[in-house]
Amino acid sequence: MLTVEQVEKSYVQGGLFSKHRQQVLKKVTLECRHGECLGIIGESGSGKSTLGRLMLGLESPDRGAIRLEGKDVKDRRVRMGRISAVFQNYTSSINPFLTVQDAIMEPMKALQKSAQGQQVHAKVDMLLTQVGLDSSYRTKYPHELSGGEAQRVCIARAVSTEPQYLVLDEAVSSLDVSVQIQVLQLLRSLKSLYKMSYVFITHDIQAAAYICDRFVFFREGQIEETVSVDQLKHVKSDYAQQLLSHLISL
Ligand SMILES: Nc1ncnc2c1ncn2[C@@H]1O[C@H](COP(=O)(O)OP(=O)(O)OP(=O)(O)O)[C@@H](O)[C@H]1O
Repeated sequence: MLTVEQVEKSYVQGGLFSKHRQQVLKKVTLECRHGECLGIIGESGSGKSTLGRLMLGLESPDRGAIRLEGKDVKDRRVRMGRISAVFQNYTSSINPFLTVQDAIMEPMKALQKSAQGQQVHAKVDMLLTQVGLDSSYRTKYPHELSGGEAQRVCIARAVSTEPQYLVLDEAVSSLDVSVQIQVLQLLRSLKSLYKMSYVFITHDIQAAAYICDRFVFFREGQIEETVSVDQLKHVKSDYAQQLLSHLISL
């Protein structure tokens, strides 16, 4: 289980010498259970991506802790290969000078689990097939890929180490609607194939409703309401109802 315990985070606002701090996360407590897709839903600026970065250990909380199976993700050894991420900006997520093969193998190299020659080809081919691309993509560069293809490469790279948890931060938001659905379907099938758990961060309630089992409605750095997918129509807070009204009117 991935647990967020009483997490607080603030940033300095107004320049280097300013004493003003903006409180972005306020005593956030939640858990992402084994095998579930937990949606973190909220409007822009509510602190969703900050929470995602803390879960990935990219930044540390001011107070509180984030633990994977009871161990703090601050420790690189706890998170390496176990928590992975897919971000919105698929083009900037891949080094433009790396081929698709090298980009996919990057996390494996970081884990010093790099394979050799034919093994690399076989592993990359398998991952490409899993994300719906053929082996001709191995030698392509990022600028030769469409947005949907680039995001599939990012997903292949993210699952290459067979992580337990995948943090998806607006992972389909920049894609065309038809491609969004394909990528969401792909994410669903990979989740069961690799028995992963997802933290699905988005402002897009429609995409979340497609893939998530549980929803955390996030507002101004706090949890407003948590609800399971079968109870989605019965949310109580005005905020969650407001976000959901868009979905129901579709
Ligand atoms: N590194 C940082 N330094 C200073 N302020 C930051 C930093 N990261 C985030 N913030 C501030 O924290 C607040 C929350 O930002 P965050 O990106 O987490 O929100 P969000 O809900 O993910 O929004 P969006 O959906 O627009 O990405 C914003 O006001 C933002 O300006």
